Amino acid sequence: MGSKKSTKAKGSRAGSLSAGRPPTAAKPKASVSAKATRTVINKLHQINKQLVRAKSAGNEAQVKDLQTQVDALGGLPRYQQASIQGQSIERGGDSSLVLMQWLKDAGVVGQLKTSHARLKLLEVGALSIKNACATSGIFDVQRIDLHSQADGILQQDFMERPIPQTGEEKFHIISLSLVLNFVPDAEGRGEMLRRTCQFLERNQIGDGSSETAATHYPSLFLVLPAPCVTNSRYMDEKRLTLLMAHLGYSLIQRKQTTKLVYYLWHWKPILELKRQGFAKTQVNPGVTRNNFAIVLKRSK
Ligand SMILES: C[S@@+](CC[C@H](N)C(=O)[O-])C[C@H]1O[C@@H](n2cnc3c(N)ncnc32)[C@H](O)[C@@H]1O
Repeated sequence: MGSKKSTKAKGSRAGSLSAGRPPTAAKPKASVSAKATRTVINKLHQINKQLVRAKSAGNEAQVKDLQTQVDALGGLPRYQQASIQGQSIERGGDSSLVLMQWLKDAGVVGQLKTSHARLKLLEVGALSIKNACATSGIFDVQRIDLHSQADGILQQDFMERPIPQTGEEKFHIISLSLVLNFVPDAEGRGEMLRRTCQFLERNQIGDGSSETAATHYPSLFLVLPAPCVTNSRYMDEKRLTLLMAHLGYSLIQRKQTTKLVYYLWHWKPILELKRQGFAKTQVNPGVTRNNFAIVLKRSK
C-alpha cells in the first residue's frame, strides 16, 4: 500500500473514497485515532469490494481468505466504531445537523412545531439514537442497521425490510447518510436507491396546505463522501441528478464540504419506475480517479 505521508499523498487522499468527515472551522490537526479510523474504514471498504467480486466469481477460497481479513480487522462492529468516531465533533459532527438546518431554513420545523405534527423518518444505517434529528422533536424516527449498536436501532437489512403496504407504514423522509457508499457494488447501490421510493409517503401531513412542506418531503437525505461525485470515473453530480430523476427524485438542497456531499432529493412518483435502466458509463476518465458507480438494472 505504501506510505501516504507526502503532501502528494495528502492531496490524493482528499480525492479518495476513504475521505471521511468535514473539517471544523478551526481545522485541528487530525488525531492519530482519526488516521487509524480512516485506515480501518478504507481497508474494510476495499476488502468488501473484493468479497463481492470473489463471491460473484464463485471463488470460495478467496471468499474465505477475504472474510478472515475482515474478521481480523474487527468486521462490521469495528467499522461502525470507526464511523462513530467519525461523527465526533472534532471531525465535523453529526450529518443530520445539515438536514435539520435545511428544514429550519425552509420553515418546515416552525410549521411542524406550530401544528404539533411530526414527520416519519427512516434512518438507514443508524449508529446512534441521539443525533440532531432525534432530539429535534419534529420526527418519529425508526432506525435500522445491519448491526445494531443500541436499543432503539432495529437490526435489519434495508434491502430485506418488508415493503410497506399502507401509507401508515411509509416515511416522509429517508436518511441514507454514508450508507450508499458502504454498499460494495454499483447494482446494489442502484437497488438501494430504487427501493427507497417504495418507502416514501406521498400524502402531506396536517392540512397539506404548505408549499414549503410539499417541496421538502417526501424526500431522501443522501450523504456521500465527496469523491464519489467529484473524482469518480463513472459518477459526477450531473449523472447522479439524471439517475435520481429516473427514480422520480429532484434535487432541492445540496451542500459540499471538503470531504462530504449532502443532498436532499424530493420524490414524486413516476411511471415506469421499475423499467428504467441506467448503465455504468465513463464520464471522467483518468488514472487518479476512483470507480464509484451506481447502476440501475432494467427490470421487468
Ligand atoms: C459509515 S456507517 C454510517 C453511519 C451514519 N449514518 C453516519 O452518517 O455516520 C454505514 C452504516 O450503514 C449500515 N448499512 C449499510 N448497508 C445497510 C443496509 N442495507 N441496511 C441497513 N444498514 C446498512 C452499516 O451497517 C453501517 O453501520
